[in-house]
Amino acid sequence: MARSIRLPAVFSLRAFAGKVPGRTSVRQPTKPALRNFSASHALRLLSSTHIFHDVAPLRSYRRDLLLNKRTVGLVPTMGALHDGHLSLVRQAAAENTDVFVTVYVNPTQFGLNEDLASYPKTWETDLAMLESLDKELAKSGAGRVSAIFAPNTKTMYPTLPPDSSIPGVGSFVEMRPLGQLLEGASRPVFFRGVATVCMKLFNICAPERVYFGQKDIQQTVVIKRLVKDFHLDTEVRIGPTQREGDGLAMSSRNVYLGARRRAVGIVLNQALRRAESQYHDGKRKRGDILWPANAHADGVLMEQEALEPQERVRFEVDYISLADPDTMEELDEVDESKGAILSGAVKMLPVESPGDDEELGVGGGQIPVRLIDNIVLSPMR
Ligand SMILES: Nc1ncnc2c1ncn2[C@@H]1O[C@H](COP(=O)(O)OP(=O)(O)OP(=O)(O)O)[C@@H](O)[C@H]1O
Ligand SMILES: CC(C)(CO)[C@@H](O)C(=O)[O-]
Ligand code: BAL
Repeated sequence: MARSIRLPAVFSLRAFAGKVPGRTSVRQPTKPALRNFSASHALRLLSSTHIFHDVAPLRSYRRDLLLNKRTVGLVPTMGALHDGHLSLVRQAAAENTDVFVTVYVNPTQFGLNEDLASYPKTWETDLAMLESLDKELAKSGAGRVSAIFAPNTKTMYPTLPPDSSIPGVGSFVEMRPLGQLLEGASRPVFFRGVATVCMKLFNICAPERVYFGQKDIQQTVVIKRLVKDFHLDTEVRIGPTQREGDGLAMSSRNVYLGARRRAVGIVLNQALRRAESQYHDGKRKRGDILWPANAHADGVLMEQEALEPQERVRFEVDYISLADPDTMEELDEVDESKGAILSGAVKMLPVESPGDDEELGVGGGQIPVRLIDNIVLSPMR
């Protein structure tokens, strides 16, 4: 769609800071702001947010930001936004003049038997959430949600169609063995897909900083490795995991859980917290740290198995891990000067014998849900 775009009022009115942290050098942009900007393919949604579907207009827009000494913080997402995503946007807005949010469900990170087809898509709600957050940011004087990039798959994979098979025909970025451990052991193409799509997004958006959530901790390690090993000129920033009141990590996939599985899904966080307590109590050996976590998960599993099918929740523990923070390799003992990462994954199996009035979530309780969580054991000295 070709549209002519007025320069957003924000560029002539809003003060901006070129540096973080502290936003000490706040000044008004010189005029004419963004004089080279000719984003004929950008749809301007809000007072200051542009939606892009194509690479060239986004690049042109980004180049003008650079010429005007503005900074870009990139928040890659797969949409179905929740407060976890919004917290990353807020962090990016506190540290940059312009936040780019990408919304793209990347097919190459889903294995052939995974939930690509049913992955939640809530585009209209996502836009409304970003618009509302942008209004809040406007009042606070922070950076703004400047661009939303929502490409299609032909744009992201211009030569060959995306291939999720393990041999994988196409152009990929991979980290071995890092991408094959833990999440990568259960989802063999996952980190290849993530690293590849992030390389593309970083090249397109050329952000000063990129923002990822601690919830997907192995993904943050993969992204840091990507930036280091390919000499990408961007800084990786990690935002804390946002949680529901009972501690369940927010996740786009939680909408599938329904009430019964939601109540039991907290088992993983409870297990990890038991292991964390052991570390804080001075335990350093793998067995001493992990046994209460495994015992808790086993206990909940037995309790559930003892219930009737119309009440019980079936789940499988994929792993509970104590790993090195840089490599994600399993540790026999924690080096206090480095700390460690406690992480885990459970698969919530489809609900059995659903009741007529039961709240089953999206998909009627029949979609298996993979829940992940982690706790960083910080260095002690
Ligand atoms: N609870 C959370 N707290 C902080 N960041 C989060 C949280 N959930 C997701 N993120 C981050 O948001 C970014 C986009 O994630 P994504 O769109 O896959 O959402 P998600 O909730 O992780 O979805 P999924 O259910 O697929 O795991 C990632 O950097 C991810 O780590
Ligand atoms: C980083 C990401 C957007 C890549 O598709 C995805 O893995 C996610 O949302 O965490
Ligand atoms: N948040 C990670 C994206 C995925 O699970 O595919």
